[in-house]
Amino acid sequence: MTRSKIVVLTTGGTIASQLDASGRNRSGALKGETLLAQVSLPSDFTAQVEVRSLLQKPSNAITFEDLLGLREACLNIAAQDDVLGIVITHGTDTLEETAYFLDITLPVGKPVVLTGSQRAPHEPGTDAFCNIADALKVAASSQAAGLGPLVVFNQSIFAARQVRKVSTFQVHGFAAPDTGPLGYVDGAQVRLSAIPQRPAGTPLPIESAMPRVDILPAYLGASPSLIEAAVASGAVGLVIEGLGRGHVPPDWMQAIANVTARGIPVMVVSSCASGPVHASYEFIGSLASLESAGVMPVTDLSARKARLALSTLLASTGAQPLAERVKLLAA
Ligand SMILES: NC(=O)C[C@H](N)C(=O)O
Repeated sequence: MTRSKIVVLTTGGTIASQLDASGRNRSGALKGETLLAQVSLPSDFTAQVEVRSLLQKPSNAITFEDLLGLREACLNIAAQDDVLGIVITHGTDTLEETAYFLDITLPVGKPVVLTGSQRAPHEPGTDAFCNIADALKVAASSQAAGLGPLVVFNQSIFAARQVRKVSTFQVHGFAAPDTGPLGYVDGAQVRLSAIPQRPAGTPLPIESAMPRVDILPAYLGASPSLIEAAVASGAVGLVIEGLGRGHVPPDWMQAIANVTARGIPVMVVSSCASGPVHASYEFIGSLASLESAGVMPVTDLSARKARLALSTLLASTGAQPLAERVKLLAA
Protein backbone atom coordinates (compact mmCIF):
# COMPACT_ATOMS: atom_id res chain seq x y z
CA MET A 1 0.00 0.00 0.00
CA THR A 2 1.36 3.48 -0.83
CA ARG A 3 1.83 5.80 2.15
CA SER A 4 0.11 9.17 2.23
CA LYS A 5 2.51 11.99 1.62
CA ILE A 6 3.22 15.63 2.36
CA VAL A 7 4.75 17.55 -0.51
CA VAL A 8 7.27 20.22 0.50
CA LEU A 9 7.80 23.05 -1.98
CA THR A 10 10.93 25.05 -1.26
CA THR A 11 11.29 28.58 -2.60
CA GLY A 12 14.45 29.96 -0.95
CA GLY A 13 14.86 32.52 1.83
CA THR A 14 17.05 32.38 4.92
CA ILE A 15 15.71 28.90 5.61
CA ALA A 16 17.49 27.84 2.40
CA SER A 17 20.69 29.81 2.99
CA GLN A 18 24.06 28.27 2.40
CA LEU A 19 27.65 29.45 2.82
CA ASP A 20 29.58 29.60 -0.43
CA ALA A 21 33.25 28.66 -0.84
CA SER A 22 34.34 32.12 0.30
CA GLY A 23 32.14 31.94 3.42
CA ARG A 24 29.49 34.36 2.08
CA ASN A 25 25.88 33.69 3.01
CA ARG A 26 23.91 32.80 -0.13
CA SER A 27 20.27 33.35 0.77
CA GLY A 28 17.98 30.83 -0.89
CA ALA A 29 20.72 28.73 -2.51
CA LEU A 30 20.22 25.49 -0.58
CA LYS A 31 18.24 22.83 -2.45
CA GLY A 32 15.11 21.47 -0.83
CA GLU A 33 16.37 17.91 -0.73
CA THR A 34 19.48 18.92 1.26
CA LEU A 35 17.40 21.03 3.64
CA LEU A 36 14.81 18.33 4.33
CA ALA A 37 17.45 15.65 4.85
CA GLN A 38 18.37 17.37 8.15
CA VAL A 39 14.85 17.56 9.59
CA SER A 40 13.98 15.10 12.35
CA LEU A 41 10.38 14.07 12.86
CA PRO A 42 8.61 12.29 15.73
CA SER A 43 8.67 8.49 15.55
CA ASP A 44 4.88 8.38 15.06
CA PHE A 45 5.05 10.65 11.99
CA THR A 46 4.09 8.17 9.29
CA ALA A 47 3.56 10.30 6.19
CA GLN A 48 6.11 10.16 3.41
CA VAL A 49 7.80 13.49 2.66
CA GLU A 50 8.37 14.46 -0.98
CA VAL A 51 10.45 17.56 -1.74
CA ARG A 52 10.40 19.83 -4.79
CA SER A 53 12.79 22.76 -5.10
CA LEU A 54 10.62 25.29 -6.87
CA LEU A 55 12.60 28.54 -6.50
CA GLN A 56 15.99 29.56 -5.07
CA LYS A 57 15.33 33.17 -4.11
CA PRO A 58 15.47 35.51 -1.17
CA SER A 59 11.84 36.45 -0.70
CA ASN A 60 12.27 40.12 -1.61
CA ALA A 61 12.71 38.77 -5.17
CA ILE A 62 9.38 36.89 -5.32
CA THR A 63 7.21 38.10 -8.22
CA PHE A 64 3.58 37.80 -9.30
CA GLU A 65 4.71 35.08 -11.72
CA ASP A 66 6.18 33.15 -8.79
CA LEU A 67 2.91 33.48 -6.88
CA LEU A 68 0.95 32.17 -9.85
CA GLY A 69 3.39 29.26 -10.27
CA LEU A 70 3.09 28.39 -6.59
CA ARG A 71 -0.69 28.49 -6.76
CA GLU A 72 -0.68 26.23 -9.81
CA ALA A 73 1.67 23.79 -8.08
CA CYS A 74 -0.60 23.71 -4.98
CA LEU A 75 -3.69 23.07 -7.13
CA ASN A 76 -2.01 20.18 -8.97
CA ILE A 77 -0.51 18.62 -5.86
CA ALA A 78 -3.69 18.89 -3.78
CA ALA A 79 -5.57 17.06 -6.54
CA GLN A 80 -3.48 13.91 -5.97
CA ASP A 81 -5.31 11.35 -3.83
CA ASP A 82 -2.29 10.27 -1.79
CA VAL A 83 -1.39 13.85 -0.77
CA LEU A 84 -2.33 14.77 2.80
CA GLY A 85 -1.04 18.33 2.71
CA ILE A 86 1.52 20.79 1.39
CA VAL A 87 4.34 22.65 3.13
CA ILE A 88 5.93 25.71 1.52
CA THR A 89 9.26 27.01 2.80
CA HIS A 90 9.73 30.70 2.05
CA GLY A 91 11.80 33.72 3.01
CA THR A 92 10.18 35.56 5.88
CA ASP A 93 10.20 39.06 4.36
CA THR A 94 7.28 38.41 2.00
CA LEU A 95 5.98 35.16 3.49
CA GLU A 96 2.76 36.77 4.72
CA GLU A 97 2.04 38.12 1.22
CA THR A 98 2.44 34.72 -0.44
CA ALA A 99 0.33 33.11 2.31
CA TYR A 100 -2.44 35.68 1.84
CA PHE A 101 -2.38 35.41 -1.97
CA LEU A 102 -2.84 31.64 -1.65
CA ASP A 103 -5.55 32.26 0.95
CA ILE A 104 -7.70 34.23 -1.47
CA THR A 105 -6.98 32.19 -4.59
CA LEU A 106 -6.91 28.52 -3.50
CA PRO A 107 -9.99 26.50 -2.67
CA VAL A 108 -9.90 25.39 0.97
CA GLY A 109 -9.23 21.72 1.43
CA LYS A 110 -6.01 19.96 2.25
CA PRO A 111 -3.68 21.84 4.58
CA VAL A 112 -1.24 24.30 3.01
CA VAL A 113 1.35 25.38 5.57
CA LEU A 114 4.02 28.04 5.07
CA THR A 115 7.14 28.40 7.15
CA GLY A 116 10.57 29.97 7.08
CA SER A 117 13.34 30.75 9.52
CA GLN A 118 15.12 33.73 11.02
CA ARG A 119 18.45 31.92 11.34
CA ALA A 120 20.09 30.09 8.45
CA PRO A 121 20.45 26.29 8.65
CA HIS A 122 24.21 26.64 9.23
CA GLU A 123 23.84 29.14 12.09
CA PRO A 124 23.99 28.08 15.75
CA GLY A 125 20.52 27.66 17.24
CA THR A 126 18.87 27.72 13.82
CA ASP A 127 15.08 27.64 13.80
CA ALA A 128 15.03 26.18 10.25
CA PHE A 129 14.66 22.49 11.08
CA CYS A 130 12.22 22.80 13.97
CA ASN A 131 10.00 25.14 11.94
CA ILE A 132 9.96 22.69 9.03
CA ALA A 133 9.23 19.76 11.36
CA ASP A 134 6.37 21.70 12.98
CA ALA A 135 4.98 22.70 9.58
CA LEU A 136 5.03 19.04 8.50
CA LYS A 137 3.14 18.03 11.65
CA VAL A 138 0.46 20.65 10.97
CA ALA A 139 0.23 19.69 7.28
CA ALA A 140 -0.31 16.06 8.32
CA SER A 141 -3.01 16.97 10.83
CA SER A 142 -6.66 16.55 9.84
CA GLN A 143 -7.44 19.52 12.16
CA ALA A 144 -5.64 21.82 9.71
CA ALA A 145 -7.80 20.83 6.73
CA GLY A 146 -10.35 23.38 5.51
CA LEU A 147 -8.76 26.35 7.30
CA GLY A 148 -7.00 27.88 4.30
CA PRO A 149 -3.24 28.47 4.23
CA LEU A 150 -1.58 28.57 7.65
CA VAL A 151 1.76 29.96 8.77
CA VAL A 152 3.70 27.91 11.32
CA PHE A 153 6.55 29.71 13.04
CA ASN A 154 8.27 29.30 16.41
CA GLN A 155 5.67 26.72 17.47
CA SER A 156 2.71 29.02 16.76
CA ILE A 157 0.07 28.48 14.07
CA PHE A 158 -1.38 31.56 12.35
CA ALA A 159 -4.06 32.27 9.75
CA ALA A 160 -2.72 33.73 6.50
CA ARG A 161 -4.96 36.79 6.70
CA GLN A 162 -3.94 37.64 10.26
CA VAL A 163 -0.22 36.98 10.30
CA ARG A 164 2.51 39.62 10.12
CA LYS A 165 6.27 39.57 10.40
CA VAL A 166 6.95 41.42 13.64
CA SER A 167 10.67 40.99 14.21
CA THR A 168 13.50 41.47 11.77
CA PHE A 169 15.67 38.86 13.48
CA GLN A 170 14.18 37.13 16.50
CA VAL A 171 12.89 33.57 16.25
CA HIS A 172 9.41 34.68 17.26
CA GLY A 173 9.35 36.45 13.92
CA PHE A 174 5.58 36.36 13.33
CA ALA A 175 2.44 37.31 15.21
CA ALA A 176 -1.23 37.95 14.58
CA PRO A 177 -1.53 41.31 16.36
CA ASP A 178 -5.32 41.48 16.29
CA THR A 179 -6.30 37.93 17.06
CA GLY A 180 -3.32 35.98 18.36
CA PRO A 181 -2.39 32.58 16.97
CA LEU A 182 -4.89 29.87 16.05
CA GLY A 183 -2.93 27.34 18.01
CA TYR A 184 0.44 25.80 18.78
CA VAL A 185 2.68 22.90 17.98
CA ASP A 186 3.71 21.32 21.26
CA GLY A 187 6.20 18.53 20.62
CA ALA A 188 4.35 15.96 18.53
CA GLN A 189 0.97 17.55 19.31
CA VAL A 190 -0.84 20.01 17.05
CA ARG A 191 -3.25 22.09 19.15
CA LEU A 192 -5.68 24.26 17.18
CA SER A 193 -8.09 26.22 19.34
CA ALA A 194 -9.47 28.79 16.88
CA ILE A 195 -10.89 28.58 13.37
CA PRO A 196 -10.19 31.53 11.06
CA GLN A 197 -13.10 33.13 9.26
CA ARG A 198 -12.86 32.46 5.54
CA PRO A 199 -13.05 35.60 3.37
CA ALA A 200 -16.35 35.67 1.49
CA GLY A 201 -16.11 35.61 -2.28
CA THR A 202 -13.05 33.38 -2.31
CA PRO A 203 -11.36 31.64 -3.99
CA LEU A 204 -10.89 34.41 -6.53
CA PRO A 205 -10.37 33.24 -10.08
CA ILE A 206 -7.43 34.62 -12.05
CA GLU A 207 -8.42 35.26 -15.65
CA SER A 208 -5.76 37.73 -16.76
CA ALA A 209 -2.37 39.12 -15.72
CA MET A 210 -2.30 40.65 -12.25
CA PRO A 211 -2.01 44.40 -12.84
CA ARG A 212 0.19 46.88 -11.00
CA VAL A 213 -1.33 48.22 -7.80
CA ASP A 214 0.79 50.61 -5.74
CA ILE A 215 0.85 51.29 -2.01
CA LEU A 216 0.95 54.91 -0.87
CA PRO A 217 1.90 55.41 2.78
CA ALA A 218 0.28 58.42 4.46
CA TYR A 219 2.46 60.21 7.00
CA LEU A 220 2.89 63.62 8.53
CA GLY A 221 3.51 66.06 5.68
CA ALA A 222 3.42 63.41 2.90
CA SER A 223 3.16 64.98 -0.56
CA PRO A 224 -0.02 64.39 -2.61
CA SER A 225 2.16 64.32 -5.72
CA LEU A 226 2.89 60.67 -4.84
CA ILE A 227 -0.66 59.84 -5.93
CA GLU A 228 -0.42 61.38 -9.39
CA ALA A 229 3.09 59.99 -9.85
CA ALA A 230 1.92 56.44 -9.15
CA VAL A 231 -0.91 56.65 -11.67
CA ALA A 232 1.15 58.52 -14.28
CA SER A 233 3.78 55.79 -14.14
CA GLY A 234 1.33 52.95 -14.70
CA ALA A 235 -0.47 51.93 -11.50
CA VAL A 236 -4.05 50.93 -12.28
CA GLY A 237 -5.10 50.68 -8.64
CA LEU A 238 -3.94 52.22 -5.37
CA VAL A 239 -3.88 51.19 -1.74
CA ILE A 240 -3.49 54.04 0.73
CA GLU A 241 -1.82 52.98 3.94
CA GLY A 242 -3.74 55.42 6.07
CA LEU A 243 -3.07 56.89 9.48
CA GLY A 244 -4.96 55.53 12.49
CA ARG A 245 -8.61 54.83 11.62
CA GLY A 246 -7.82 55.43 7.91
CA HIS A 247 -6.80 59.07 7.43
CA VAL A 248 -4.62 61.05 5.00
CA PRO A 249 -3.14 64.56 5.07
CA PRO A 250 -5.85 67.08 4.06
CA ASP A 251 -4.05 68.13 0.88
CA TRP A 252 -4.27 64.56 -0.48
CA MET A 253 -8.03 64.86 -1.00
CA GLN A 254 -7.98 66.70 -4.34
CA ALA A 255 -5.47 64.30 -5.91
CA ILE A 256 -7.46 61.33 -4.63
CA ALA A 257 -10.72 62.73 -6.03
CA ASN A 258 -9.00 63.26 -9.42
CA VAL A 259 -7.85 59.65 -9.47
CA THR A 260 -11.16 58.07 -8.43
CA ALA A 261 -12.97 60.30 -10.97
CA ARG A 262 -10.87 58.59 -13.64
CA GLY A 263 -12.21 55.21 -12.49
CA ILE A 264 -9.00 54.11 -10.78
CA PRO A 265 -9.89 51.95 -7.76
CA VAL A 266 -8.45 53.19 -4.48
CA MET A 267 -8.54 51.29 -1.18
CA VAL A 268 -7.59 52.59 2.25
CA VAL A 269 -6.26 50.48 5.12
CA SER A 270 -4.63 51.44 8.40
CA SER A 271 -0.89 51.43 9.00
CA CYS A 272 -1.62 50.35 12.59
CA ALA A 273 -0.78 46.75 13.37
CA SER A 274 -4.23 46.14 14.79
CA GLY A 275 -7.77 47.49 14.77
CA PRO A 276 -10.25 48.28 11.99
CA VAL A 277 -10.50 51.45 9.91
CA HIS A 278 -13.60 53.41 10.88
CA ALA A 279 -15.33 56.67 9.93
CA SER A 280 -15.03 58.12 13.43
CA TYR A 281 -14.29 61.72 12.33
CA GLU A 282 -15.49 64.36 9.87
CA PHE A 283 -12.30 66.36 9.19
CA ILE A 284 -10.78 66.77 5.73
CA GLY A 285 -8.68 63.67 5.12
CA SER A 286 -10.84 61.52 7.42
CA LEU A 287 -12.16 58.14 6.37
CA ALA A 288 -15.58 59.76 5.89
CA SER A 289 -14.13 62.25 3.39
CA LEU A 290 -12.16 59.49 1.64
CA GLU A 291 -15.32 57.41 1.29
CA SER A 292 -17.19 60.39 -0.19
CA ALA A 293 -14.38 60.63 -2.75
CA GLY A 294 -15.02 56.98 -3.72
CA VAL A 295 -12.24 55.33 -1.73
CA MET A 296 -13.00 51.79 -0.50
CA PRO A 297 -12.20 51.11 3.19
CA VAL A 298 -10.62 47.76 3.97
CA THR A 299 -10.49 46.53 7.53
CA ASP A 300 -8.02 44.16 9.16
CA LEU A 301 -5.71 43.83 6.17
CA SER A 302 -2.24 45.28 5.93
CA ALA A 303 -1.47 47.46 2.92
CA ARG A 304 0.65 44.69 1.44
CA LYS A 305 -2.20 42.19 1.62
CA ALA A 306 -4.81 44.69 0.42
CA ARG A 307 -2.63 45.45 -2.58
CA LEU A 308 -2.54 41.74 -3.50
CA ALA A 309 -6.29 41.54 -3.01
CA LEU A 310 -6.92 44.49 -5.35
CA SER A 311 -4.56 43.22 -8.02
CA THR A 312 -6.14 39.76 -7.85
CA LEU A 313 -9.65 41.23 -8.04
CA LEU A 314 -8.61 43.27 -11.07
CA ALA A 315 -7.28 40.10 -12.72
CA SER A 316 -10.78 38.66 -12.87
CA THR A 317 -14.18 39.85 -13.93
CA GLY A 318 -16.88 39.16 -11.39
CA ALA A 319 -20.63 39.16 -11.65
CA GLN A 320 -20.74 42.07 -9.18
CA PRO A 321 -19.12 45.52 -9.45
CA LEU A 322 -15.60 45.82 -8.01
CA ALA A 323 -16.74 47.77 -4.93
CA GLU A 324 -19.09 44.92 -3.98
CA ARG A 325 -16.38 42.33 -4.49
CA VAL A 326 -14.00 44.38 -2.33
CA LYS A 327 -16.64 44.55 0.41
CA LEU A 328 -17.03 40.77 0.41
CA LEU A 329 -13.29 40.21 0.70
CA ALA A 330 -12.69 42.96 3.22
CA ALA A 331 -15.50 42.13 5.62
N1 LIG B 1 14.48 35.40 7.37
C1 LIG B 1 14.36 35.52 6.05
O1 LIG B 1 13.97 34.60 5.38
C2 LIG B 1 14.66 36.87 5.47
C3 LIG B 1 15.16 36.83 4.06
N2 LIG B 1 15.68 38.12 3.72
C4 LIG B 1 14.06 36.48 3.06
O2 LIG B 1 12.94 36.91 3.19
O3 LIG B 1 14.34 35.84 2.11
